[in-house]
This record gives sequence, structure tokens and C-alpha cells, in this order.
Amino acid sequence: MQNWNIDVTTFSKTPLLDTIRTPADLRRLKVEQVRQVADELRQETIDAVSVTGGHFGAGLGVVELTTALHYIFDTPRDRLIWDVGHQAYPHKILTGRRDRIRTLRTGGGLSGFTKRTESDYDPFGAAHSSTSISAALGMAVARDLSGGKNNVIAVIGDGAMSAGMAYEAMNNAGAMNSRLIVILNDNDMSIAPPVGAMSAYLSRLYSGRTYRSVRAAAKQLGQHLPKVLADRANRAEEYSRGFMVGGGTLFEELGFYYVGPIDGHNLDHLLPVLKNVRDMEDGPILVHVVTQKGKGYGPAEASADKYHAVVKFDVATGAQAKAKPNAPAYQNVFGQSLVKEAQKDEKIVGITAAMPSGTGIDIFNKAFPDRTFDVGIAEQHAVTFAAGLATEGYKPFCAIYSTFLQRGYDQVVHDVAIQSLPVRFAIDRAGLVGADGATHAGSFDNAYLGCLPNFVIMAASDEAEMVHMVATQVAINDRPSALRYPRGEGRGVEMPEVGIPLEIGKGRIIREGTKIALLSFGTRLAECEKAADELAAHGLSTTIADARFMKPLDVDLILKLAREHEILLTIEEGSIGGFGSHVMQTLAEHGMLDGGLRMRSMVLPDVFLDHDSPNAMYARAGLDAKGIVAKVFETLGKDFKVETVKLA
Ligand SMILES: Cc1ncc(C[n+]2csc(CCOP(=O)(O)OP(=O)(O)O)c2C)c(N)n1
Ligand SMILES: CC(=O)[C@@H](O)[C@H](O)COP(=O)(O)O
Ligand SMILES: [Mg+2]
Repeated sequence: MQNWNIDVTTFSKTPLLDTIRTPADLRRLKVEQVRQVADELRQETIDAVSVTGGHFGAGLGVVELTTALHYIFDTPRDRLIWDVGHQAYPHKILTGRRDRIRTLRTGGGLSGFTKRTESDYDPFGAAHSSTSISAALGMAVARDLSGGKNNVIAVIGDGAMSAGMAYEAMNNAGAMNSRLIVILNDNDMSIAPPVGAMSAYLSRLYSGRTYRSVRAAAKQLGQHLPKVLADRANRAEEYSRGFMVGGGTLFEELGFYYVGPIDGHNLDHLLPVLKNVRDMEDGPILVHVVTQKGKGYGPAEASADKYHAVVKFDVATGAQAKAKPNAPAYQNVFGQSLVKEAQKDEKIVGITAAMPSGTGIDIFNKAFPDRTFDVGIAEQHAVTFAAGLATEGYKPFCAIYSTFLQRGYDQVVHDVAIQSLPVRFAIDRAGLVGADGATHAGSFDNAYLGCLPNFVIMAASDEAEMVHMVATQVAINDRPSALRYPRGEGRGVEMPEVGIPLEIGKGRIIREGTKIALLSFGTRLAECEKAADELAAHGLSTTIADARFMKPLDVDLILKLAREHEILLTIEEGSIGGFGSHVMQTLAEHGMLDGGLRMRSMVLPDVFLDHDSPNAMYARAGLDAKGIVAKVFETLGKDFKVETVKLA
């Protein structure tokens, strides 16, 4: 690893940036000053993220583009939409949020993504990818319907361009004459190196083989400009400098006017091109901008992941303050368990939708590169691709974050569940995730999968359980199965050598008591144990059970708990409509709610919880030990108060 020794003495000096509170201040500057603004903006971004951590490489790569866009366009009247929004920190600094930039992703602080409630300069909230062109087209059409004149600009990355939604939007936009600007920010990176034919195609465009001459480009572009500008364009060499227009690109076939590629760090190119694009009168335009992820910060440029997301770091050395793990991360346990299973079973294959390291599929890939498939940001396709593999006798493990699987829901229902295909879903980041906030919370999979016939649904209560659950999934060969587990580290429990398939639909008793029963589904089990200790100190004897399965439910266990206790609480890291609802339904159908049992279901509150640390979020949700104890006392009718989010 290179030893960086970056001179940080200039970092606190940002004289021009200090004069900018909003883009209007930027637009008052001379064009010769824009370079300096961009340089200072980069310094400020580096310094801020070194304090907060967060998404980093993508923002560094769009510093010049951000500055140029706000300089040329009349934001917020002109709508600027950042796809995903993880690259929007420089945008936040320029749009009135510099004073809060060091609160990014902390409780009560700025969101790590664009958010409508945060600023007028964020016309569309994001965090899931590939939504920007659709949203921009909607805004452009709304503008046309109401006779407006403003511009609408979507900035989308090459990684995000791999998702079907982007093509659905371009297909629609290309057939309309609505004026819309799409900036393709091509840094040849997703979180991992980008995959797929489209990525290769963009590289070919970039390599310049399909370009026309600069002069021809200017001429062609001139046809789309108001006459006065077109005349000037035909004359002025300056006009065409820095960009080319491709003929017969895929984007042109889709009905877009294609401009590019242009160097996204060269303001002498960016500014005139954006200005001319702004002045074009009709149709959708795609500007292909080539940038470098991590640009301008050596450690980021040099690292394999371009510092996509970082923890706090030392600016001078680039060294990240990574905490020493106390236990293995769930995603790694998943990856390692899958490798072990795959050594015994050659039918096992692993699938990720552009999240190889996040899901632990990178571990599987190292051992079985030929059996690993990164399909790009394409969750819908990932699910149906897995279904196809399953029809041919393969055992696909489709590892997708809970929040991103939402995008593939119809595929889960229609292509997998209805046909009862044995696709194994590894549902990572289940429950609250912390700093990424509401957009990334895995709150809904219990509800959205629980209602589907045929599914087996498990949640690991610790990392050892997870090993057995992966083995269980391998053994389930006649229907789909899902295994959910959270972001972060396990509990540090002893790990089994091999996974042993569990009996389907059977839970386990962890601790025997007489008065209170806590029935946990997932990793809240640890909080149940702490709560039970505290309840014991109050003389309340407590049984703890780990349901292991939400579907099929362990009906015998549930009825036993209901019969033998005064209070039955279910606890899960999910929304209303999940595990607790299924338990309640079962109890009701067995007449167990007709008598004296006091049953309560502890779920996430019916609100979108803002970002904070996971522990703080769970505390707000009342799903920590303190909240569980409080719920028991509330149910008993005793006076035991604790602050939680109010249910609507
Ligand atoms: C639907 C969805 N799937 C996965 C992700 C996770 N994700 C966030 S950023 C990213 C890579 C995006 O690459 P690109 O659009 O090229 O942006 P870059 O980071 O290179 O600027 C991925 C896969 C997501 N946000 N949304
Ligand atoms: C922007 C985005 O969607 C991802 O980068 C996400 O932040 C990753 O989250 P994890 O850190 O949980 O992998
Ligand atoms: Mg990219």
C-alpha cells in the first residue's frame, strides 16, 4: 500500500467557496474563477467526509460537473436530479447546506442522499438507483403541460445505467419531444467494477471509435439550436471545442441527441458544452461525461473501490479509522457458509446485483468464479435469472439487500413463488441499517414475503444459526426460501464447523420461564435476553423462544407459549404485517385470543425512521431491551415509561 503524505495545509483555505451560500452566488463569479471554486469544493468535500465518513469516491468524481451544472443552469428553477444521490455531497455544499455538511448521516443531521424535505435544490429524493430519468421525464412533461420553460437535468452513473428502469425511461423519453437533459456520468465504476455489455459499449464509445469529427459535430448540433446560436456555432471553433457528437449510438437509436464523450474534469470543455445543451430547443439530449471516481484524492484514486464509502479517515494519509471487529460480519458468514456448501454440491450458484462485497458474494466468487454471477444493478432480472437456473436443477442463491429486493417483487411473486421454484434468497441488511436511513432500511421483507404461498422464511438470530440456515436452504429443493439477516457483526458466538439443516418450521426455546413469553424472530433475540434478565430482577419469570421460521410457523411452540404464559410478546426487526401478524392470526384461529392471554406484537413503528446509529434507531423504535421491558410493564398495566416513537 502506498504511503500517502498529503499536504493538508491548504484545506482550511477556501476563500471563494466561502463567498458562496447558494448557486446564485456562484453564478455571479467570472468564468475564470470557476476552476478555483471546484478545487476548493473538492477540498471541502474531502475534509467533511474525513470527519463524517460516508459515500466519497462518487462525489469527488463529480466536483467539476456539480460546479459547472450550478454555474450554467438556474437551479433550483432548473431541476437537477442526482441518480442514487450518493454523489451529492458537493451539491449539498453549494446549495446552502455547507454549514451542516459535517452532520451528514448522523442523527438529526443531513441525509447521505438527496431528499426533498431537506432542500429546494433536491427536487427528487433518491438512494435506490436508476430512477432519475423517469423522474426527470415526469417533471419535463409536467413543465410542458403547464407551459413552463425551465430545464430538467438527470445525472445518472454508468452503473445505474445497467438497470432496466433507465431504459424504460429512455424508451419513453425518446418517443416524446419533451426537452430533457440526461448527463451520463461515466466513471467506469459501480461499487465494484461495472459489468455487462452496456458497460463494454460505453467503453467503446469512450475509446472514440464511433465518433464524427469535431467540426461535423458542431454542425449537427447547430441544427438543434435557436437560429442565432446555430449561426454562431457554425462559425465559432470555441463552440465545438471539447465535445463530439456520435452518430448511430444506442442513445440516438433510442431517440436521444447524443453529445460526447467529454472530459468531466475539464471545465473549459464542460462549461461551453453545458451552455449549448441548455440552449438547445427540442427533444431529449444525452451528454456523455467521462469522469474518474475518487478524482483528486490520491488514496481514493489508487484504491480498488475508489473509496466508494468510507469511515472517518486521516486526510494526510488516507488511513480509515476502521474499528476492530468483535465478531464476523453476517455477510461474510453467509459467503463462507455458501462456499462450504458449494464444495459439496456443484449445483449451487451465487448471484448478486452489483453488490458483491456488500453481500459476501465476493467470497463465493473467489472460490467459484464460474458459478458466480454479478448481473449489475438489475434486481428484477437477478430474481428471474435465478428462477431460470432453478428450473434446470441448479441451486441459485440470490443475495440481495432487503431494500433492493423490493424492486424485484413481482419477479419474486410471479416467476418464483407461483411456480414454487427453489430460489434461495439471502436477504441481507434486514432491519434498520443506520446511516443510510429510511431508503435502505430492510423493514418490509417479512410483510412482503410472508403473504406469499410456498415460501419458507427464516431469520438468523446469530451468526452460528446463519450457518445452519444456509445449509437448510440448500436442502429445500421444492420451493423458494428466504433467509434474512442484518447489517453488521454477529454476536461472537461459537461457530459450527459445518451447517446442519434445521427441521423446517421448528423454533427453539432459549430460556424457560412461567409468566412472560418473548418470542423473537431474528437478531432481537439478544435484546430479549437482556430484557429477560431485567424482568427477572423485577421477579417476572420469562421464557425466551427463537422462532427461527416465520413460514411455516411453529404452531405447536406458539400454542404452548400462549397456554403457559400470561403475556406473549413477539419481537422482530420489521414492519407491521410481518411475523407478529402471522403469529396473531394463528392464535386467533386457534381461539387463543378469546381468553385471558395478553398478546402484543413489537414491530417497527409505522413511520419512515430517519438515519442515525442502528442502536439509536432501535431505541427510538422501542425494539431494544429497554423497550421490551417497557412493553411488558405496559401490558401488565404497571407504570413504566420509556420514550418511543408514537405509532400513527
Ligand atoms: C436499486 C439499487 N441497487 C443497488 C444499489 C446500491 N448501489 C448504490 S451506488 C451503486 C453503484 C452506482 O454506480 P454508478 O451509478 O456508476 O455511480 P458511481 O458510484 O460510479 O458514481 C450501487 C450498486 C442501489 N443504490 N440501488
Ligand atoms: C449508495 C448505496 O446504496 C450503497 O453504497 C449503500 O450505502 C451500501 O450500503 P452498505 O454499506 O450497507 O453496503
Ligand atoms: Mg459509475
